[in-house]
Amino acid sequence: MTVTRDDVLKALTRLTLPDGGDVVSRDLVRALSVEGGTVRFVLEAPDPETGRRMEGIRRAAEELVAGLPGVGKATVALTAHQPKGQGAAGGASAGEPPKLKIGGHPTPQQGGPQKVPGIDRILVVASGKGGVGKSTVSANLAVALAKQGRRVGLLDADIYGPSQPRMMGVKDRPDSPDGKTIVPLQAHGVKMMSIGLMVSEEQALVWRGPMLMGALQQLLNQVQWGELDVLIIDLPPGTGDVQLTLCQRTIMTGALIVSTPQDVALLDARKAINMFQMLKTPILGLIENMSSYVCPNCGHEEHLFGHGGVAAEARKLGVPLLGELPLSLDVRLAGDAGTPIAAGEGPVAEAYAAIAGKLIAEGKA
Ligand SMILES: Nc1ncnc2c1ncn2[C@@H]1O[C@H](COP(=O)(O)OP(=O)(O)OP(=O)(O)O)[C@@H](O)[C@H]1O
Repeated sequence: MTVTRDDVLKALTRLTLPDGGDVVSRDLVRALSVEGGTVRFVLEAPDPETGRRMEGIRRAAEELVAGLPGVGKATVALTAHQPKGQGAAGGASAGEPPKLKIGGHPTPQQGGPQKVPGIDRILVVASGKGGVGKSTVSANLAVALAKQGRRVGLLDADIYGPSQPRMMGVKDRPDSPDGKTIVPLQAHGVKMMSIGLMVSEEQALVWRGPMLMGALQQLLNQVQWGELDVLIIDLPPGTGDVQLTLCQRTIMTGALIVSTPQDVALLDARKAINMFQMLKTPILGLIENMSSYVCPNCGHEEHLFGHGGVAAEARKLGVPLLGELPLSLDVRLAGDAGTPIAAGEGPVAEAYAAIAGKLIAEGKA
C-alpha cells in the first residue's frame, strides 16, 4: 500500500494543539515530502519560545505518521521563526554550520561539463538503493587510496543521510575564516567535506533539487581542496536530480556502483548503471558489498545474500567487477568508531587496497 501526501495531512488533523486547532488547520506543516515509504516534514512554530514547548507534538507527529499503513519511516523536524534581526546560524565553534551562505540556485553554466580546477579526477560512488554500503565503500576507498600515496578528497553529497563525519571520525564543524571559502576537515590522510556539516537539519529536510545542486556546486568549487589526485563523491542513493545535474555540469572520471548480491539491490543497481550510461559517465566497475560472511568462530564462509549476481551483471555490461567485500561485523564497528577498516590491516583492508591499486594502475585514481 502506498501512502500519499493527503493521507498524511488527513492523519495530522488528529494532532490538536493545547491552544486550539490542529497542526494542519493552524498551518504549521511545511515541506511535506512523501518518497516511497519515507515521509518528511517540518513543523514550523511561530516563535522559538513556542517551538521549545512543541517537542512533544513533534514526537507525537512522528509516531502518528510512522504508524500509518505504507509508511516505513517518518522524520519530523521542528523549526521556528526567528525574531527579526537574529540570524539562525552561529559560529563554527558553536556546533552549527559556518556562516558562509550555502545553497541557492546553481549558477548558469555555458557549454558542457567542466573540470574542477586543482582536482585531477573525480569518482562518484553510487548505488541504486540505500543501505548497501555506498558510504562505507567511499570512506574505505578514500583511505586505501591515501595509504597508497594519492592526494585524496572525500565529499559526502548525501544531504538526507550524511554519514561520512561519523565514518571518518570527524566531529568538528568546517570553518570559513574569509566567509568565501571553506577549509575541509582532515582524517586518515583524506580531506573531507560533508554537505551535512554545512546545513541545519531543517534545511536538509526542506531542500530539494536546485538548492541542493547549488550547495554541491559550492562544495566542489569553494572548498579549499588544494591539489588532489582524486576526489571521491559519496552520492545520495538512487537516480535523482543530484546525480543527473552533477554529471551534466562536471567532468567525471567515472562511476563506481556498489551493490549487494541480492537481486533486489541488483535491479536497483541496474537503474543507476542505465542513468550513468545515458549521461555518458564511464562506469569504472561494480563493487559487490556484503558478498559473503565468514564466521569469526569457525571460519566457515556463507553467501547469505546469494552469490555470483554482481559478477554476472558486470560480465553482461562489459565492466569490471572491481572487488567483492565480505560482510563483516568489524566493518560496521570500524565505521561506527570513526576509523574505516581500510586504515588498519587484515583481509578487508587488503581487499580495499586491491581495488585502490587497480584504479591507480589504470590511471583512474
Ligand atoms: N561489508 C559490510 N559488513 C558489515 N556491515 C557493513 C558492510 N558494509 C556496510 N555495512 C554497514 O551497513 C550500514 C549501511 O552502510 P552505509 O551507510 O555505508 O550504506 P549506504 O549505501 O551509504 O546507505 P545510505 O546511502 O542509505 O546512507 C552501516 O551501518 C555500515 O556500517
